[in-house]
Amino acid sequence: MIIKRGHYLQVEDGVWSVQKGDILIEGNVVKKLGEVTEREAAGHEVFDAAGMLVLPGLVNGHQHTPMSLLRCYSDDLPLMDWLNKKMLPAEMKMTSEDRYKGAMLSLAEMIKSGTTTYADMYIDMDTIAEAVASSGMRGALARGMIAMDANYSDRIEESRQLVKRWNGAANGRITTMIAPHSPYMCPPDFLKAAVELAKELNVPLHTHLAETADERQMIQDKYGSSPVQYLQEAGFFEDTHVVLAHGVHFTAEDLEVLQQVKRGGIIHNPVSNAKLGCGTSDLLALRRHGIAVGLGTDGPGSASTLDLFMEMKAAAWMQKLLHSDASALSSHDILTMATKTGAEILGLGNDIGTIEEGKKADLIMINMNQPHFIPAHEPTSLLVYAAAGQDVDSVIIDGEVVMKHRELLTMDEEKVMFEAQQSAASLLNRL
Ligand SMILES: CSC[C@H]1O[C@@H](n2cnc3c(O)ncnc32)[C@H](O)[C@@H]1O
Ligand SMILES: [Zn+2]
Repeated sequence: MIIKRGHYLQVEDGVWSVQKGDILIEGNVVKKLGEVTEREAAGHEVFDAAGMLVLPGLVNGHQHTPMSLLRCYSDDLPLMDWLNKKMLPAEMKMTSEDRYKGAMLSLAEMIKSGTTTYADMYIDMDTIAEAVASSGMRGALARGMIAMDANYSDRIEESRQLVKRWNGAANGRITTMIAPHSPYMCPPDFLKAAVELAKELNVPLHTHLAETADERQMIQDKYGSSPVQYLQEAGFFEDTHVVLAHGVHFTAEDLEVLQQVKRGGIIHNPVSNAKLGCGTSDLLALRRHGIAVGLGTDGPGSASTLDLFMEMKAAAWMQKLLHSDASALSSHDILTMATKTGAEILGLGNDIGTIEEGKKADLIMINMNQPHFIPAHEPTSLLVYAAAGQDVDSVIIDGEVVMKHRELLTMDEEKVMFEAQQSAASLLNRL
């Protein structure tokens, strides 16, 4: 395929700039950028991108796809009540079919708002992997593991099987991770077993960390340490690759520990953290310590939408509010978090996250010919402060067009919505 007559965004040293030129895609790779000769273009399908700005696909570093069935089912509660009294009991009643329908709904919503790669943590991951494979999405999938006692070998085994079956599947679109849920849902031996498994299989660890003040207190009372120290004691930061969701409540000592992380980083979920009353991460402190920060939505049960454009705005606003400083994080920093850094944190930085020759063709096109994008003084500012997911016109993942002019090509959108609605209604009847 050749994308013609458009403009595309590239980043150098953290600064994004608009380039004019064609994008030649061969197979799943960006083969050439700029001037493509008639000869090179011969035989390629032409995608007319006049009026479009092409960006690298967005990376959602933390999600729980089937929870779309629980969107706005129970809001305005603090995290521990929301999780223990509402989400976990409802999730116990979900069937495999429900989880598939919920995952498909999430995948449709993510593609329609410009996400091309995401990280999922849930149970029944074979079912979710099937949904990801058929949707055309790129996914880093993990079996979310909760254990309250020493009886956890089945979850470790399921995680091992997920990695064996799915790592590198769907033409490499699917990768896998090992996901002990959180410090407060994982006793020490279980955490250690998860760390050992991740090392043995050479895949990243993915967990929730330091999301609430309650979590800090619980871990302090139980183990006499902070959540970060607790993970450290289990070997979490010893030559591992870690994807740490949230990171709202860190001490100065925690930041010193996290500074040692060489692979991975924090996934910031500003909307979920605000809505559940958790607080917001101090991203400037994380950056001062050289800790990589990407963006996520968390599940639709808390965030309510899966629109990373919303998260970009929220991330920018919250840092400016937190520090009473309008210069706290620029639109360029925020766009980098949602693309390049997110990809690096998921271990995919060599393949995706920027538009470069030789990288995978994961691209989104924004229709810039709309009133809220005029005048086009600063495209990066427009994307972060003025754009919304609905502005995404077309999406290419792994060289395949999965949405064209807002029509999903890998799934029947009406059917996906109808079936998810049916599943959600039937689930509510069973509660
Ligand atoms: C065992 S699968 C994953 C598990 O995580 C739960 N979950 C969703 N959002 C959050 C959050 O913000 N903090 C902690 N746990 C969360 C979800 O309900 C699943 O059970
Ligand atoms: Zn989560």
